[in-house]
Parts: sequence; structure tokens; C-alpha cells
Amino acid sequence: MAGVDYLADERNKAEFDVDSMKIVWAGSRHTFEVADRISKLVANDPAFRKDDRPMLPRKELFKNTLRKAAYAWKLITELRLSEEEASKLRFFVDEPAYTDLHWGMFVPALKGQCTDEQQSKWLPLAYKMQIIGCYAQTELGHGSNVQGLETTATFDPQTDEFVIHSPTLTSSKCYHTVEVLCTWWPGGLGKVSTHAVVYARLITDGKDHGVHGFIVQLRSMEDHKPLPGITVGDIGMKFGNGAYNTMDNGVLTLDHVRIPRDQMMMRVSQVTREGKYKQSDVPRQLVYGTMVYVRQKIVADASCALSKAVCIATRYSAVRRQFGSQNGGPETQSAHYRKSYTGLIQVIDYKTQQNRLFPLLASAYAFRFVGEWLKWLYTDVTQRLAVNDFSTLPEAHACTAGLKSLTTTATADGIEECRKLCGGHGYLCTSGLPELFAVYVPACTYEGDNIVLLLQVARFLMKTVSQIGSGKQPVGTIAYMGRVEHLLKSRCSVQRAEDWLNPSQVLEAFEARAARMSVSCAQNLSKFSNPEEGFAELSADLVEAAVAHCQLIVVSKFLDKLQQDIPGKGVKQLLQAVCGIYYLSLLHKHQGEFLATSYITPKQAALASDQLRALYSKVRPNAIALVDSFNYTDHFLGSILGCYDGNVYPKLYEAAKKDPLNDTVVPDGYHEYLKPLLKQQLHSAKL
Ligand SMILES: CCCCCCC/C=C/C(=O)SCCNC(=O)CCNC(=O)[C@H](O)C(C)(C)COP(=O)(O)OP(=O)(O)OC[C@H]1O[C@@H](n2cnc3c(N)ncnc32)[C@H](O)[C@@H]1OP(=O)(O)O
Ligand SMILES: Cc1cc2nc3c(=O)[nH]c(=O)nc-3n(C[C@H](O)[C@H](O)[C@H](O)COP(=O)(O)OP(=O)(O)OC[C@H]3O[C@@H](n4cnc5c(N)ncnc54)[C@H](O)[C@@H]3O)c2cc1C
Repeated sequence: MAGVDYLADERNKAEFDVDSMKIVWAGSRHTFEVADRISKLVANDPAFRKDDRPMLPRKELFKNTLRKAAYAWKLITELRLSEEEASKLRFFVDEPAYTDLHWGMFVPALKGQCTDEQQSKWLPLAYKMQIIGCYAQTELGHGSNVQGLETTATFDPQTDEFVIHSPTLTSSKCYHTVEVLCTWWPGGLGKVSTHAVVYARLITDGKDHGVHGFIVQLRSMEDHKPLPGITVGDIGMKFGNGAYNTMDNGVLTLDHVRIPRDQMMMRVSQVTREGKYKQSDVPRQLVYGTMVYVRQKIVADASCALSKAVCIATRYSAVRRQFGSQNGGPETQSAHYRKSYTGLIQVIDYKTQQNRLFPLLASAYAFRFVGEWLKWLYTDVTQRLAVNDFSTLPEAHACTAGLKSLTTTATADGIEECRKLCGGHGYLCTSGLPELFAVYVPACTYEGDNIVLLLQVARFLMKTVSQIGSGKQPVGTIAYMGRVEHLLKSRCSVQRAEDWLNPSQVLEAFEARAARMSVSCAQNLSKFSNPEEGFAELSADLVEAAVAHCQLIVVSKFLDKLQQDIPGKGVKQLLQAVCGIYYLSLLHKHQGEFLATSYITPKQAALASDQLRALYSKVRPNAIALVDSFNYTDHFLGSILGCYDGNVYPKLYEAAKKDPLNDTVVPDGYHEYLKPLLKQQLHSAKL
């Protein structure tokens, strides 16, 4: 059976040029080539084996992660990989590790919040991994509420140092049943990091200046032992086997730990030798800059995680057959294995399967394109900040927060749906889906709880609505609010199902829904004499308005993408269909909101569903090619159900045989626990 492609018929059905689509997915030919080369390098190196992860005990699992990270670094230096190639290598190794936090948060925090002088001291050390860093912000009692952090950094003018201290319960205003309010959660902190960016309340001369970042050395560079005053360790096992347990999320207490004054990150504000607090001309919110950066990265990562799950579920849905006639169809020339299935229905042909699967496939593409755009927005805001233009910061914060929330929620839910789409076999670890879900789901919480982040978007929306009357013209993603009067009055003009393929019609539908929901919230808020009380009372509605706004952004960026020149036979046409599935499935799911805001009629909602079904039929023959366009190796997918050749059943059988439980025919424990039991039953049966 080796070498047979059981999905060949599916691949032959494709109506577009897959190689061109691979480049669209990657973002450019260059990015495609780098990803292709590096993913194969990783896949072909047995050192990066990962199929044993769910079965390894934690200590072994963790040590294995350390080995892989060290080996990856050796490759990076020996092969002189560029920053882009190195980051792709870590990505394709596909194992959460301290390096994610070192490169993904510690280095960006140094870059964004240190002065040039500080950067020239710390960055070369971090780049060469002569120090390893993490991002230590969250405390046991404070995660979402960053302003509520209780760790203090008190300036001591006598010694020109800060004294960093985690307060004990007695000095705390909280009612936690813990003895010490410590830092809790940072990845890489538990066992690896030599340094941390610690967030603490800055105190000078008895005055509290709020939360600031400090570079704190945690462990000795000689023997890796914690420095005096520092207690540090791992917080324990997390959800799932393997999964995020490769990461040493940590707990840290700081007992009057002294650091030099120049280890306060001083780009946003400074403390002088005399202990004077000075604020630069930049907004205070830049202290939160690393979170904006990482949220933007998380949006890009969402499309990777979702596309992985969708690739597995799509390939398996084409392989898997249920019902139909076992002997009904004509015989084919192919292997006996395939012959026996002729006449049975591929589960991908069930409309219910398509209705669950294709919107997820479409979301993977939609998140890819919005991720690309968000990267551009982030670069743009960074360039503006460098020349003291802070005007787009609130929008960048709202977009990164909102899209992080929207895409991670949809991806986590989507991975679980893909597991169900694979029936019973989806529950096997060898499907790759349980581990993918367990690794991914904390993305809904870390880097900002998704509801908390949507409430930030809602604040931005309410602020925008309140400013409309003042003549301030909204710009960027919120520009549609400038046409709010028209959007409140207008009615959908769709008369036939195909009218739902008209981009301007679709855009107006999503704009009208978002604008109407925001305006309705603002009107309800105005009934409260205390705005904060009103905001809390109406927060569930506000979250829905924020979701509507974020969905509009994703839809509009997908439609924008289709305005570009997209080369390759049939590629644009297929993307148009995929885009249609994305927005029409959203319209269907949220039709209550579109109807309640009276922009569309029930008849128009029904036409949208007709068009959606037509698009499923258009996408069906292209489904396998659309997931092949992700260009994932079998190693990266880590799934028997999603393997490229579709030869699922023999692989499942072989993998089961290799399970450690099958090392012996009679299980360990038989003599102690089964034999006496069975003997006893035999005895009583005889009686
Ligand atoms: C790729 C790398 C690997 C990924 C691995 C990830 C591992 C995980 C790491 C972590 O989880 S690190 C810890 C992350 N923690 C959080 O995300 C905490 C979430 N909380 C917050 O971000 C904030 O505290 C908050 C909820 C936004 C605060 O809300 P609050 O209303 O209390 O705001 P203030 O602090 O008072 O600020 C008011 C003002 O500032 C604006 N603002 C808030 N955040 C930002 C920001 N990031 N950038 C720019 N502006 C921001 C906010 O909108 C307010 O504006 P105005 O209304 O006053 O105009
Ligand atoms: C795997 C993982 C890795 C992490 N890595 C790091 C790291 O490297 N560095 C770091 O500093 N931190 C890290 N964290 C911590 C993470 O950033 C926080 O857990 C996150 O910000 C959420 O905060 P919380 O835990 O305090 O949740 P809470 O705020 O306690 O949330 C609990 C519930 O309350 C709700 N809620 C909270 N506030 C409000 C509100 N104002 N209105 C309405 N509802 C609200 C939330 O929606 C949620 O349902 C990590 C967490 C995880 C799970």
C-alpha cells in the first residue's frame, strides 16, 4: 500500500492552481519558500519527533522540550539561519517552550520599553541567548486587572536601587486564602529563565506611580540557582496530556530583591538618581505595548491552529465513509482497500458535515488575511509612535484586543468542532486533535481574557459614538460610524440569492448591524446617571456589539484582499466562494441580530442561506486542494486522520499496536487485580 495516494481522486477534482494558492496562503513567494524549506528540515529530523508527547511523564516531557530547544538553537547557529528562518523553525518544531516567551515577549518588551542605551546592553545578550527571559506580569490574585498588581518596586536613593517585593497577605488589601501574593503563570519562569521583565508598582518617596516594568535577574549564571530573596518554581500540571505541559509556567516571590536603578525599563518614564519621577512625552499606555504586539501575533497564529484542525477534519471527512450501498458502485482499478468502499458515502458529502466544516475552513482563510492586515496595522502604529504620533494607538489597541478575542474563541471552538467532525477517531490522541485543543484553548485566556478584551473594544465603540456629534470624523476600522445616520436608516436591497455575492451589499449589511448595535447600547447607557454603573449593567450587550464590530473588520479585510491582483488559475474565484461562506455563515448564525436591527427581512435571510448552500457545492470538489494549500507536512499536522495520503486505517492500527499498553499481551496488574477477581467469580458461579 506504500505510495498510494488515497486522496488522489479528490486532488484531481480541484478547479484552481494549488501552487498559486499556497503562495497566497503564505503571504508571498519568499515566505512560502522559507516555510516550505524549514518545515521539511524539521519533519525529516528524528530529533523533532513529537508523537510520543501525550504518553511521556511530565519530567521526561519537559526535559525532552529542553533538548529540542537546545538542538533547534544549535541548528539555528550552525546553519546561520536568519531571524525569519529561526522563527519558522521554532514554529514548525511545534512544541510550546520557554523560547516562545523569550523571543515572543521578553525581547519585544526590551525593544518596546527600554531606552536605546538599555537596549544596547540587554538585547545582544538576549539575541545570543546568553540570558533567557520571561514576561512576569500576572499575580496569583491579579491577571486581568493590571492596574491592581501589588508587587512593589520602591526606590532606595541611598543605594540607587529598587527594592522589588511581593507583598504578604497581611499587607494586602485582598482576601485571598494564600499566604503570599506572588507572580503566577509566566511561561519559562518556573525552571528556565535567568531574567524576567517584572511588572510592579513604582514607589518613589512614598508616592505610588502605578505599574512599570523592571528587568530582574532571577537565577545565578553560574549554577542556575535562584538569587537571594527569590523563590521560584513550576505551578504544576495543566490541562491535557503533553500539550502545554512542555512549558514551565512559574510561581515567583520576591523578598526585598534589590536591582540597580537602570534596570527599570525607562522608555515611557524615568526615575533620576535623586529619585525624581519623570514621564516622557509618550502615553502611559505604552507600558502595555508588549501586549499589543503579542495580541497581534496571536491573531496570526489563530489561522495556523484552525487551519491545522480543518486540514485534519477535511482530509478525514473525504476518507471516512458511512452509509450508502456497500456493493452498489462499479469496481475501480485501485487497491482492494478502496474497492471495498465503492458505493459508500464519503462523510464530506453530507450537507450537515459541510455546514459545520466549510465555515471553519473559510474562517481559517479569513483569519489568515486579517492577521496579515493586523501585522501591517501594528507596523504602521509602531512607525507613528517612533515619531511621536500617538493618534492611532487607541484603534490599534481596540483592533488587537478585539481580533485576538474573536479569532481565539472561534479557533478554540473550531478545533473542538473538528474533533467531533472526525467522529470517534477524533477522540484518539493519534488524531492530533485532543492535544491541539489542549494547547490552544488557553489562548482564550492568556494575553487578556477574551471577554475583558471585548469590553475594551466596547469602550472604544461607546467613545466613538459619543464623539460623533462633536464633528470628530472617525477613521480606519471605525470610519463607518461617520455614516451612522445613513446606516441607521438604510435597508438591504437583496432580491435574489446571488445578490449576496455583491461585496458592497455585504459590507453595508455588516456595517449596519454593527452601527445599530453600538448606537442601541449607547442609547441605553445614556439612561444611567452613573456611566460606569451603566457599562457594568449593559456589559453583555456591549460584548455583542464588540463582536459585531470585530466580525465586520474580518469580513471587510477579506473583501479587501479580493480586490487585489491574485494570480493563478481559478484562485481568486475560489477565494471569493470561501469569503462568501465566511460572511454568509456569520450572517446565518447571527441572523437574529441582522433581523432585530431591521436591516434585513426574513426573506433576505432565507436567500442568504440559499446562497450559502450553493457556495458549499462550489467548494466541495475543491475542499482537499484548499487544505493542501496550507502546505503542512505530516510531521507538523501530527495526525493520522489528517495524513496527506489518506491511508488512515492501517496507520491507526499500527499506532495502536505500538501503544505501551500493548507491550505485553497480558497486562501488568493481571496477577494482582484481575486474576483474584476472576477466580472469585468462577468460585461463586460454581456455587
Ligand atoms: C507569540 C508569543 C507566545 C504567546 C504566549 C502567550 C503567553 C501569555 C502571556 C500573558 O498572558 S502576559 C499577561 C497578559 N495580561 C493581560 O493581557 C492582562 C489583560 N488586562 C489588560 O490588558 C489591561 O489591564 C486592561 C484590561 C486593558 C485594563 O483595563 P482598564 O480599563 O483598567 O485600563 P487602564 O489600565 O486604566 O487603561 C486605561 C486606558 O488605556 C487604554 N489601554 C488599555 N490597554 C491598552 C493597550 N494595551 N494599549 C493601548 N491602550 C491601552 C484603555 O483603552 C484606556 O483608554 P481610555 O479609555 O482611557 O482612552
Ligand atoms: C497558559 C497560560 C499562560 C500564561 N502565560 C503568562 C505569561 O507568560 N506571563 C504573564 O504575566 N501571565 C501569563 N498568563 C496569565 C494570563 O495573562 C491571565 O490568566 C489572563 O490575563 C486572565 O487573567 P485572570 O487569570 O486574572 O482571569 P480573571 O480576570 O480572574 O478572569 C476570571 C473570569 O472573570 C471574568 N472577568 C474578569 N474581569 C472582568 C470584568 N472586568 N468584566 C467582566 N468579566 C470579567 C473573566 O471573563 C473570566 O470569565 C498565562 C495564563 C495561561 C492560562
